[in-house]
Amino acid sequence: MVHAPEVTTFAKDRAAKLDRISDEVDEVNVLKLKASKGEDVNIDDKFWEEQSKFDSEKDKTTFRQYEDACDRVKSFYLEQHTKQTLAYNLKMREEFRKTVRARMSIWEAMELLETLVDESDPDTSVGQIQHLLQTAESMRRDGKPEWMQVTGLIHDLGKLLCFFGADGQWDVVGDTFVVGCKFPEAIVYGSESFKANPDYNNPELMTENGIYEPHCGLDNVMLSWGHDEYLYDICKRQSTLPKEALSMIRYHSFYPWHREEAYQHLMNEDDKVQLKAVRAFNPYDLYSKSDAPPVVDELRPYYEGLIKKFFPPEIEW
Ligand SMILES: O[C@H]1[C@H](O)[C@@H](O)[C@H](O)[C@@H](O)[C@H]1O
Ligand SMILES: [Fe+2]
Ligand SMILES: [Fe+2]
Repeated sequence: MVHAPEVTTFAKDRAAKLDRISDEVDEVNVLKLKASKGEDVNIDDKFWEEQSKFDSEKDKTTFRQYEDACDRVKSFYLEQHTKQTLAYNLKMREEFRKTVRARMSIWEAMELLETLVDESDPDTSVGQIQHLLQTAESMRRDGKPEWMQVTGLIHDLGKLLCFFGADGQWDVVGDTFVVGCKFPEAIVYGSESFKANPDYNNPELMTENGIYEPHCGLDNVMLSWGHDEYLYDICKRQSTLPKEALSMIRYHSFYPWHREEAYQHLMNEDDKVQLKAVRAFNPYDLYSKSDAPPVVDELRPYYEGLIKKFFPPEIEW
């Protein structure tokens, strides 16, 4: 068992290292954004304000009802909140940078997710390939640009982790939160649900900022390990998606932030822009879950065409 102050010093060094890495990545992203902006990508303030058609179509109060959720969902979150520690997160990031687990195309990865049913999700019982197509199709219907449709199509591919030796689903799916500082009430089932987490019982970590500096920017904080952080890292390195798309991927499960407005004290100026992007993405992810399941084979040629524009034929997973 690692002694608490040691974890903190290690985490601070690690955070500084991540800081440098993300600076380099930011430069690359600016270039990518310029390169792909051309015809199709037009990101101005008005773009983020456009409402989705779901606003007039769906009763939103029927989604994400965690108090009424089944035992499967409740015990999922209890396990996740108990096991997602700072030490575990540092270990996973280190491990994942070192190895390539598989080589396959985006479409092959989507097909693998056919059989995966997400244990944390009270709103969907279809396979994940269906959920991905529902998300992308609802964006296409609303006339969203190609880069955003592709983002919708792939946003949950990080759930492939389930096939790479994950220990159940607690470190793959579900909403995310920041590790290394206080767990806010805004997290599903509240801070009480972290009672058995070793970090919760470490007063040094349970301050407002924990191991982070105020307003250090979300690029420099660690979100609980799972499908978002994993896929973000892959897309940052292996796609030409713009920064806003990468934020949609990294933060889409970060409901305590994008919906409940927690973690304001860690945000910097750029995070405010990214928040708009994530909020524009969210309705397509959430409210398309009650749409009719799409016919995979009919949609395949269209989406294979889009994938080609932003990804190489083979991805290192
Ligand atoms: O149960 C869901 C599901 O796992 C989603 O993929 C994730 O993005 C959501 O945040 C979560 O609540
Ligand atoms: Fe997700
Ligand atoms: Fe999703």
